[in-house]
Amino acid sequence: MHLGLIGFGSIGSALVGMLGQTQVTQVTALVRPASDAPQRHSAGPVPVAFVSSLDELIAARPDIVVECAGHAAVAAYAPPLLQSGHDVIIASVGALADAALQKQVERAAGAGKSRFILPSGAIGGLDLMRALAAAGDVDVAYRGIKPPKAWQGSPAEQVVDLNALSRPVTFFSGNGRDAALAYPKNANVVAALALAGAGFEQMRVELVADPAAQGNQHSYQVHSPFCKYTMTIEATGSPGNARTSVTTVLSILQEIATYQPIQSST
Ligand SMILES: NC(=O)C1=CN([C@@H]2O[C@H](COP(=O)(O)OP(=O)(O)OC[C@H]3O[C@@H](n4cnc5c(N)ncnc54)[C@H](OP(=O)(O)O)[C@@H]3O)[C@@H](O)[C@H]2O)C=CC1
Ligand SMILES: O=C([O-])CC(=O)C(=O)O
Repeated sequence: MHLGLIGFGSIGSALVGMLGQTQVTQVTALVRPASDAPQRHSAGPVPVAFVSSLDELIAARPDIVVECAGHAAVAAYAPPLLQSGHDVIIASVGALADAALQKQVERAAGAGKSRFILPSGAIGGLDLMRALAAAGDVDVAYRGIKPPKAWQGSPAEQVVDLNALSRPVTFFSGNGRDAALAYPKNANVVAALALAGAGFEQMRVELVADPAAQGNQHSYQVHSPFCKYTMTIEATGSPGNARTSVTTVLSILQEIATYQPIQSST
């Protein structure tokens, strides 16, 4: 299998290092023209070719493409890839909190007879969430706790002094859509929950910076007429990027390992 990759940061580079466990034999990675990714990359289980434009990525004829480059990359690349018939695994699920982009992605997949696949990423329990939401009336409250450095460069900096925290501080309380859009590098899990049935507007979200946090904690409570459950995930941050849990890479790896192309009906 030939894997296309968009982005070669903490997720992309870690993923490539683990592809020996999958059927992938070749990778073409789309990086920005000035990226140092080709220099950073050292030979791993599968060969990686670096390209710097979408046309080059498409010309390489990947069997499936994984986006792991951020919300802007989803907007730029997912619609044309889907429209031209490529299945795309979208790591930056929170990009779909932009309702117009969500529609555009859905339409492109329809027109291209392709699929966009949303990995569970750093969260879990989405199967039960989906089942309960389909039955109606779910209420979901999510809380994300990360160390201060994971929130650097985010709007949290306008609310708290991340370098001077001596106790946990909840710097955001709001709905899922606002969280996913304002914290594009931290709240993709919120979007995954919302799209699994919690609902962007309906779900309640709290984001916390905790100086004692060793890794990233995602916890949520679900109330439905049929079931109540609480899930707490305590994950290790990525070596090069504290805000991204290693579980995200493992989740995308599973999507790749179990990927089946759609069989043509002709
Ligand atoms: N679903 C989930 O649970 C999770 C989802 N994510 C999503 O995955 C994304 C990537 O995470 P992570 O790897 O940790 O982030 P990093 O910042 O480590 O890496 C992102 C990489 O993408 C590259 N990039 C950005 N824009 C483009 C573009 N237009 N074309 C090509 N490359 C581009 C960056 O390149 P450069 O160095 O040139 O800027 C960078 O190397 C996050 O932004 C987030 O949206 C992350 C964690 C969990
Ligand atoms: O990796 C994580 O812990 C979650 C994350 O950053 C996100 O949802 O964007």
